[in-house]
Amino acid sequence: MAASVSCSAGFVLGVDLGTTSVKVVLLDAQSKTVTDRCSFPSNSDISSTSDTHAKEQDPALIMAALDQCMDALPKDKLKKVKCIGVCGQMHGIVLWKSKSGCEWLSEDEIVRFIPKDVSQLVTWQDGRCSADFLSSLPKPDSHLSVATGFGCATIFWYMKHRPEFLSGFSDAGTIQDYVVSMLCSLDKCVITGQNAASWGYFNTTSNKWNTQILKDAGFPVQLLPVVVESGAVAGHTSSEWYGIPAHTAVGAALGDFQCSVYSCMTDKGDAVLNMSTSAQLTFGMPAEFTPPNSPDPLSPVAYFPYFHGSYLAVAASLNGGNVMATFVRMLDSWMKEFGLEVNESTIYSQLIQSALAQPNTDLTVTTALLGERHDPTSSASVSQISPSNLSLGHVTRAVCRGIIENMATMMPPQSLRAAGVRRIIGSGSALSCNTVLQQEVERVFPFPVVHGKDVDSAAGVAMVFNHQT
Ligand SMILES: Nc1ncnc2c1ncn2[C@@H]1O[C@H](COP(=O)(O)OP(=O)(O)O)[C@@H](O)[C@H]1O
Ligand SMILES: O=C(CO)[C@@H](O)[C@H](O)[C@H](O)[C@H](O)COP(=O)(O)O
Repeated sequence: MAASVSCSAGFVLGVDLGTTSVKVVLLDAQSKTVTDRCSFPSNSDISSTSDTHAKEQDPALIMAALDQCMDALPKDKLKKVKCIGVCGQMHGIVLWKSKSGCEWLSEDEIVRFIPKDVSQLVTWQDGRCSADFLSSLPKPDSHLSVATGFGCATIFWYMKHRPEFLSGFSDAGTIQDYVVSMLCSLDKCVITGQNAASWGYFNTTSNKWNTQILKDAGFPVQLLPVVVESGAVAGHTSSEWYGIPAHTAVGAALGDFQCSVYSCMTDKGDAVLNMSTSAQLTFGMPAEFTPPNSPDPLSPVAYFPYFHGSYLAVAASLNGGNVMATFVRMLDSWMKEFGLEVNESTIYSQLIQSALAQPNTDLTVTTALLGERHDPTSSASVSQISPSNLSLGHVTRAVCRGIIENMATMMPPQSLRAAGVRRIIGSGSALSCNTVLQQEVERVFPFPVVHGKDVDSAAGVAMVFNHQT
């Protein structure tokens, strides 16, 4: 893969703006190894009192987590950063005023920015667009269907329910596009096909928005970002930032899912299972593959653009690490009702320890807590309950098993084998921090499973922009 930038010496900064946490890495450009990494939870979820289906995050808190990460990286290495790559949660949308989307601050020798005239981020987990609403929208000219939480669907929702909201903004993008725009002080947001495809109403073959279809529906097309190639440079930093010199190249933002794959897929026979808040099981399509003309909304597998016109077949589940996180939060709130305070990481480690001591269970948990895009009405359930399978170990084992079995239902082992897959590579912190999930992957999928070091989206986006031209 040849990116349009060359970093011959120094470091590449990789940034991943995830749903749960922000992660940064420094990649030594010559040795191609990650020398430093840091992660902070963003704790940015906003609880809406008016709409329980809404899922929004506060960009100011996401930027605060990015600030914490940047502050923790070694200052001497930041001065030697030659390129910045940014990726993050796809599908979501944030809107801003192009000339005043942030304010630059300089304090204690640190130069950074904070969001100013910016909306909340409506995330990929947002459920405000009902099936009825989605079916009232124009038919896209794309092989990808439009689901709730997709940027264009969210704009359509605002057009119908709060049109005045949209008129307050001149630019829109994913949260990672916003960060690139601010770093480079872009007059107009740019977006790669990876993120544009995740908004809907985007044709990946022509690499163009469905502008006419959208215009005919009264959609404010002036909000759509300008499309650039995945791997292209978006611009250069307009100011020093945490010691990184002004005029440093910044890559146009990429999808976190594609970057997680880039961090570890080395062979045609590799499939990648990435697990963070959500989960994706994916393999590369042959170079000559072209997607179908129209979407199949009932298929659990979609074809997402990767690099240079190639595609990844992906089972993108809405239910990954967030299922474990919900289980942990449920236990936490129960314990609080008993007057007990236990911190979250202690709960995680106890759950994992208990489930490791319980290698099997007949308890069955299906884990589609948020439904799935191909089956939005699905939900979670517990069955085969007996008096002997209610220990913490049994329940945790069954939850982890349920998460992995859901992935196997969406992309069964036989379809992986038919596609030439010979091994599975695990990526993402929800998997790397949880040995029980790792065991379940090995049990459910009859392939060798490799859990690599430094394989995640932040490392992947740094690697993309470290390629020599
Ligand atoms: N202490 C922990 N031990 C094991 N797993 C954890 C722990 N803390 C969080 N997780 C898992 O990691 C997931 C979040 O992973 P993360 O990589 O931060 O997501 P994202 O990239 O979406 O921001 C959570 O949903 C949870 O399943
Ligand atoms: O839904 C898809 C692709 O369709 C996901 O793969 C995509 O990665 C989204 O970015 C995630 O849903 C959010 O990423 P994460 O925060 O869970 O890592």
